[in-house]
Amino acid sequence: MSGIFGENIKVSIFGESHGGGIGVTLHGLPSGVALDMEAISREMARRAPGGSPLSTARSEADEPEILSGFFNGFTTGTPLTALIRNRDTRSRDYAQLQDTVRPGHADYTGAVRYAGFQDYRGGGHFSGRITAPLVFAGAVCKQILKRKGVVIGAHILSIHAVQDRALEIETCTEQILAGFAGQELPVLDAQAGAAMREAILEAKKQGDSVGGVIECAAVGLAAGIGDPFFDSVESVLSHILFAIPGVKGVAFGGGFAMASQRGSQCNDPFYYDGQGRVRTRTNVNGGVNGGITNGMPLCFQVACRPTASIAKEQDTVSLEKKQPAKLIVHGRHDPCIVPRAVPVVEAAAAIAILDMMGGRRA
Ligand SMILES: Cc1cc2nc3c(=O)[nH]c(=O)nc-3n(C[C@H](O)[C@H](O)[C@H](O)COP(=O)(O)O)c2cc1C
Ligand SMILES: C=C(O[C@@H]1CC(C(=O)O)=C[C@@H](OP(=O)(O)O)[C@H]1O)C(=O)O
Repeated sequence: MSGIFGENIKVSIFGESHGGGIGVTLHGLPSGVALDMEAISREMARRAPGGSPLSTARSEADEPEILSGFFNGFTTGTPLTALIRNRDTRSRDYAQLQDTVRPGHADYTGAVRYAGFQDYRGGGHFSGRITAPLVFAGAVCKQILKRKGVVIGAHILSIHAVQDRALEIETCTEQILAGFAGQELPVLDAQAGAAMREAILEAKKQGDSVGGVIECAAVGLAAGIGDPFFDSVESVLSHILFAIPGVKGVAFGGGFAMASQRGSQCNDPFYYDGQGRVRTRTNVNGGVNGGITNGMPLCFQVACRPTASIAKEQDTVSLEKKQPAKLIVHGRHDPCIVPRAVPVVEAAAAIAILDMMGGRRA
């Protein structure tokens, strides 16, 4: 399998949820970048499991141990590797799942693909836990991007039937985007946040789960990043966003709604802003035309499925007996992956954007 993403900044991920640890190596970073380790820890804490009724009860500190590429407070320019130890594993929860595979999870497909040799404990390499190293890599990339004037932030656009306000040009400010990091359920409308919390807790009470949509924006991007066709901004971002376990949809700007609109509603009119910069009055195209940034906020949405591991009885099969079977998943699971996936989406965006900025046109 390939655990590597990127052209200029290559990110390679390793580890299993119940193995010794998980980690990441970043190749192609510049030397001499001062890394703010506290800022990295804050990013890790946003995603870390445990400590909230909205999260899985598995509790991990997720403190990255830097093994290489960092010396006297600066990147050296050689591969930067971070290791995160797994501490709170409870592998007995998974004993039955190798045979009676979970509907919606990767137990069956992983067993087929790796002929039964995969580490099935805790979902192994398919686990959402593998997004912890991605957040580390993203936190490093975010710091480099910030020095180039690029800020990324994401909020929860919806959970189940509860909707937050969508980001507009006016709300795509550095301050608002950076402020999302301080909220457990990052939203523009606090009432929507409270209703989302209720929706998650209600599903959990019923042994069920809910999904939702994350909306992410990047501001401060120059016009002219990206290439047409295979390396379009949408293609590169989608590649890494769909790698996040549980992500089932990615859309840019007005997304699928644009399909039922008219051209006059979807063409963002151009104007000069008085400082010689070309801007658009609206941003239905999410800051991308022809796969290339146009200098407006880059805006996209990511749909997450409801968590597969639910406490309700489900139909499955026994792979060993080749017979139908019933399954109740025991163990510690997120009733909704969306809140913890928010920093993961930001991290994935930071990695992809820095990678694209490292190209010929940077
Ligand atoms: C941060 C995060 C936490 C997750 N937590 C769980 C969980 O507790 N239980 C679960 O069944 N799936 C969880 N998932 C999703 C599964 O890992 C994912 O559904 C599974 O690997 C199958 O992949 P797919 O949904 O992309 O097909 C989580 C995903 C992320 C990103
Ligand atoms: C450990 C994390 O989340 C895990 C993601 C996950 C899954 O199937 O994706 C299943 C659960 O694993 P376990 O049964 O080992 O507790 C979650 O707790 C994490 O995100 O760090």
